[in-house]
Amino acid sequence: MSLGSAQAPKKRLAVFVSGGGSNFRAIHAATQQGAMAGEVAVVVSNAPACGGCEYARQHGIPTLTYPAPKDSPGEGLGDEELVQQLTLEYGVDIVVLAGYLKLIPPGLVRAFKRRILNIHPALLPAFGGKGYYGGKVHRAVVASGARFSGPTIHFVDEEYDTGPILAQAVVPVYPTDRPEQLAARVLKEEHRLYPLCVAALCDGRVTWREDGIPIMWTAH
Ligand SMILES: Nc1nc2c(c(=O)[nH]1)N[C@@H](CN(C=O)c1ccc(C(=O)N[C@@H](CCC(=O)O)C(=O)O)cc1)CN2
Ligand SMILES: NCC(=O)N[C@@H]1O[C@H](COP(=O)([O-])[O-])[C@@H](O)[C@H]1O
Repeated sequence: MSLGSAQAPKKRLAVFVSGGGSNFRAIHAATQQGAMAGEVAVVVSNAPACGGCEYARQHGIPTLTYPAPKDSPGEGLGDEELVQQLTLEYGVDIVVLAGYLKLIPPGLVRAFKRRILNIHPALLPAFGGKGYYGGKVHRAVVASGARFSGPTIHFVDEEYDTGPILAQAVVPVYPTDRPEQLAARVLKEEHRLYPLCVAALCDGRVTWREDGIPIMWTAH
């Protein structure tokens, strides 16, 4: 291998999940296929029995619980402990929220400035914020009569869904749609777009305008 072909070390990812983890699985698959200069170092969840955590355990990926489930307060990490585990124990470079349903605490947002991504299943700023997650989002979109929807990938700040948008994709909404039909159409686009965004961040192909808008540069 010539010196010129030396590759940079892979970025270490922490993936946050709360449910089935299909976006996590799509990102993990991309790391395994060499389509992303990253590796999943740890999975974090508020629900240790969820499908995403089960997938992590089946693939030998360590899991952490944050925050602690209400019915077992001793089980989970505290805010500061979470930051220490991700930075010192697992050497995490990038945090990826993939269906995670709890608020990321300010200490973690500060520790990973411009290094936390989230995926939302609607075209932010519409249909976002507290109370807008999972099927609730698609029910609101169908009820509104909107003709387009699609995933938004954005950087995470201290509020729900208000961070700078990195990428979006558009799918049609038909007036005859049931929310489940729209959810499936959007999810398919999520699984295509999210790995491309995470790969761009791993590759250093995201730059920032002076007014704080991120730009994703495609790989040649
Ligand atoms: N600091 C941030 N944390 C999180 C963000 C973010 O943008 N900044 N995004 C969310 C993901 N998300 C939408 O993309 C989202 C998730 C959950 C909620 C919500 O209303 N949650 C409920 C609790 C739901 C539950 O426990 O079952 C609530 O807070 O009352 C809104 C948006 C992840 N974290
Ligand atoms: N507001 C956050 C939110 O609603 N996120 C959404 O939860 C689903 C998780 O599915 P997954 O666990 O199969 O990836 C995805 O559709 C994601 O966009």
